[in-house]
Amino acid sequence: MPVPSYPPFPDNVPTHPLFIIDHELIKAGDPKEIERLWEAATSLGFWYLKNHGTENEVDAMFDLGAKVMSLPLDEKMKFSQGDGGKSFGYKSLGSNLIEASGLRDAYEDFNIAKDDAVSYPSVTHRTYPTPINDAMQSVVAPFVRKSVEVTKMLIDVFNDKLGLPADELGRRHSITEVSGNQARFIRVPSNLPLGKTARGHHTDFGSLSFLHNRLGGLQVLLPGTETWQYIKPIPGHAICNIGDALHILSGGVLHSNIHRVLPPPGDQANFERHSVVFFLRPGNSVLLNALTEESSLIKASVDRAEPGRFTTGTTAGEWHSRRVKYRRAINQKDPQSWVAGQGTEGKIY
Ligand SMILES: O=C(O)CCC(=O)C(=O)O
Ligand SMILES: [Fe+2]
Repeated sequence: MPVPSYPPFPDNVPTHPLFIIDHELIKAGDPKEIERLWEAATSLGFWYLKNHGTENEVDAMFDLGAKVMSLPLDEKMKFSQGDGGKSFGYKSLGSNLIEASGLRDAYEDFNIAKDDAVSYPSVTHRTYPTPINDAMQSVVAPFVRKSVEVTKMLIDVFNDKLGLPADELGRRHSITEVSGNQARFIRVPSNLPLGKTARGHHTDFGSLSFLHNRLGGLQVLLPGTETWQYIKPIPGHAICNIGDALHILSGGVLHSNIHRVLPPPGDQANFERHSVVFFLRPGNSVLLNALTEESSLIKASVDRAEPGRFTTGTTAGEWHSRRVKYRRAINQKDPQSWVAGQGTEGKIY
């Protein structure tokens, strides 16, 4: 399907500029480009990635996402994540909180485990609706495989820059270990009431997010301020960001930034907002503690931070499940339930 033609992102709305990193140059080991990537990852932790070679797979995923989201609600609910902290499957509109006060979100998403895409037709975690099954080998698995390749290459660059022994990060993201790696389709309804937040502020749970946007709405909180700014989508450019796992493993050297999703600005608000993401996460058994023994740079950063800040003592699997479970509105028993869903943005773990 051709990319729908949307109204342009309005030019009277402030946006936050990001580094544009050329994946081809990174692959070729270009020292200047590696320096720019490092600067992006250690400052805001967000950057555009161009020439990532996944453009066709991403377009096919947008088409599949539209098909999956247009299934009847009762069909999607047959594949629900449930409320126990599982992140593969369907999350319905309004089932999460966007803030402690009890306000609900305005987005739905459908998540496909990397492990299920790769093992199909064998089931590793769970089953999926027919349109996903039909496209698992032709659309989902190629997108997942390329996304893993792209994100793992960036992780190898961070491994070197952090002064870690070879493959310390890579082996914690082994493709063969069961993990929370997943592809996600997101839909935000059109014409939401003015001032409504679609997806509440959060940091991402995993290591690296590889996000594809066609409409505006994504905003970042500028560190140390109360200012939110839009990230303007650029055709063919992915948006990458560091998540909590890499933030913790690197002792805070890599930055996991708070972001949220608002309805698209200007005339774009008249359209449903679809996005596609791949989340690279550590293997479920990986301990989320800073790698201080393995890198003096990481140790120095941890030594400057408050004690315990980068020692969670929990595994990536536990971390992920806790955060998913306690964002669910139904699991809010007391004020502590909201706090239990927080990641590095909450500093409480
Ligand atoms: O849809 C977007 O632009 C961002 C989604 C997001 O932040 C997430 O799924 O973690
Ligand atoms: Fe996110």
